[in-house]
Amino acid sequence: MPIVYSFANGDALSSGLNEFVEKVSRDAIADHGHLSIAISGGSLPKILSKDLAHNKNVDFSKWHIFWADERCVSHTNADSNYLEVKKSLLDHIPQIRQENIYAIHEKFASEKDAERAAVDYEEQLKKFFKNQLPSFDLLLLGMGPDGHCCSLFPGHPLLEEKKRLVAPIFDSPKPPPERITLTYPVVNNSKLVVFVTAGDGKKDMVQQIIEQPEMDLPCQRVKPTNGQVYWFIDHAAAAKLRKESCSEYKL
Ligand SMILES: O=C1O[C@H](COP(=O)(O)O)[C@@H](O)[C@H](O)[C@H]1O
Repeated sequence: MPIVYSFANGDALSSGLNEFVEKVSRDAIADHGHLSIAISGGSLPKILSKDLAHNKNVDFSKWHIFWADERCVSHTNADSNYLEVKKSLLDHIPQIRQENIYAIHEKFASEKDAERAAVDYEEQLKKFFKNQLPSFDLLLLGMGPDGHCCSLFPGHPLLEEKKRLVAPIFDSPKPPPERITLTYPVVNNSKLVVFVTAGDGKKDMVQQIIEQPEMDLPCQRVKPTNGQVYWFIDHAAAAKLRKESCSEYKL
């Protein structure tokens, strides 16, 4: 069962998330010397970075940063998930090592070659995880208004992908159409998955995902084999949830 934390507003949400990420990072570094983290695009990077970008208690030099999904555009294009994370987080944290930032291959992305971009990204994952099934310490996901996460959209055949670690998508219903995405075998091998979403526009979908599990929406398929799912949301996004669906926030 996911654990849902609802915060009074966007500032409180960013602050709670910052505290949580700091703890996960400390625990992972104490356990195996680094934090492997994959981050979504969309609204998440701004919520995440508000406090985290200035957090002096995190040893960012030990972070290895991947993307949960990426759009096939150049790194300077406003649609780039890499660019969003760079602007909001990476540019403010010099301790993050350049070689620990695992972005989509820019040439394949610029050429909209989603197939080659996906193959290349899978290679990056295999290299880092030493040919084992990737197991991120922390996977931070957004939730689209249609219930998608990563670039895994409702009803899309990619929801059934079992072999590839990273898959191309050529017909994303949300532009741009060419993208790459982590697949469920990787998503569900994560140690911790945290969904982060905010705002009134998300409240109906949040209610369906948390309280109507039979809907089989992409976010509902996130069930890590050996990990926990958390939802960090604001009161606006939680407005349609029953009180019992939310837990009191504690570290
Ligand atoms: O296209 C995408 O959308 C989702 C959700 O974005 P949001 O702006 O509604 O939070 C995002 O998680 C994903 O990474 C992105 O490629």
